[in-house]
Amino acid sequence: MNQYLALCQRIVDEGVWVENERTGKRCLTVINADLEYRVDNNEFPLITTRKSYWKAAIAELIGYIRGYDNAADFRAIGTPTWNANANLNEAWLNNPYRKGEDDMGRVYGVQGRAWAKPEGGSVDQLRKVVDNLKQGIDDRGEIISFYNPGEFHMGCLRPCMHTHNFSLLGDTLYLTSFQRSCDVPLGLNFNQIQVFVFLALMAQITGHKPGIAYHKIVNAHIYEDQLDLMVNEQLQREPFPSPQLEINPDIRTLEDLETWVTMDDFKVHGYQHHPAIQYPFSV
Ligand SMILES: Nc1nc(=O)c2c([nH]1)NC[C@@H]1CN(c3ccc(C(=O)N[C@@H](CCC(=O)O)C(=O)O)cc3)CN21
Ligand SMILES: O=c1ccn([C@H]2C[C@H](O)[C@@H](COP(=O)(O)O)O2)c(=O)[nH]1
Repeated sequence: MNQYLALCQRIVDEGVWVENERTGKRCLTVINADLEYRVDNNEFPLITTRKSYWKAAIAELIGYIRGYDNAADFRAIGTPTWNANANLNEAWLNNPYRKGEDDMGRVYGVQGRAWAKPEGGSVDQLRKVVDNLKQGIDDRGEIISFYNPGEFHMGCLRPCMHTHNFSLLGDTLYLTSFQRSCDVPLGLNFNQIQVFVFLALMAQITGHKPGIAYHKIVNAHIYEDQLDLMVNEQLQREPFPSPQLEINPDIRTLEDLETWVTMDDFKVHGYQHHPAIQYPFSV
């Protein structure tokens, strides 16, 4: 929690105003942030200085794991977070590749589970990583990348957290995740949870101990209409200790994640938090 607050404070103190064309808003911006999550100690990185809707963040991750490309599927497992990008962005609404209401196009999980091969067919990046890790193999390329510039024109948004690189040291699994662009008040609250849970789940289904998750962010920003709430509300509050995450131990395989897992399979213990803050969202 302290590293999150330190990043917020750093943006406020040292950030530079950058005009963003896509949203038409200015962002207070810093470059480069390195965050670490102790999955081994089960220090769940939930924001405590406001209420965090952590189930929605996990639901988003499960949607990526399943390769969802539709905001309705995300809603069905418990998160409304893709509604706006699928249905309210003018450029995407006018895009000929959009297949109708709620379609997100070839984003995130589609690339992770079905990266199109030039000769036809597709690559299931996640399956390959799971299969290798299960056999104790780390070929130094246990990478899942959602970043496919050849298909950006076929999706509603370029992936922000774009690459997840797993590593094995003995029987301990590590994750290094890369993010090109980060909406610190809204997105990072979710992305921290997702990096933590991705490592915890992958360790559980491949039979390893979870180690540390490293989260590397390039452009970290606060939108102009979020700044007042950040400075005068959230940064005025004292954080509480980290809660713990409990994952249903019956989740044993990738197929389990693809089929029966719901948000009821995740529980958080000891979550003390300050009241909710509703930050504006930029489409
Ligand atoms: N501008 C922007 N920021 C983002 O963080 C973001 C995007 N766009 N587009 C794609 C996804 C969607 N994500 C989102 C979208 C909405 C919330 C959000 O509104 N969160 C609220 C509550 C959500 C709920 O009720 O479940 C929050 O207070 O955290 C968070 C992340 C993260 N990403
Ligand atoms: O997981 C996510 C997804 C998106 N974001 C934020 C970062 C930016 O504010 C926008 C995306 O805009 P771009 O113009 O494509 O950079 O969404 C996030 O923080 N986390």
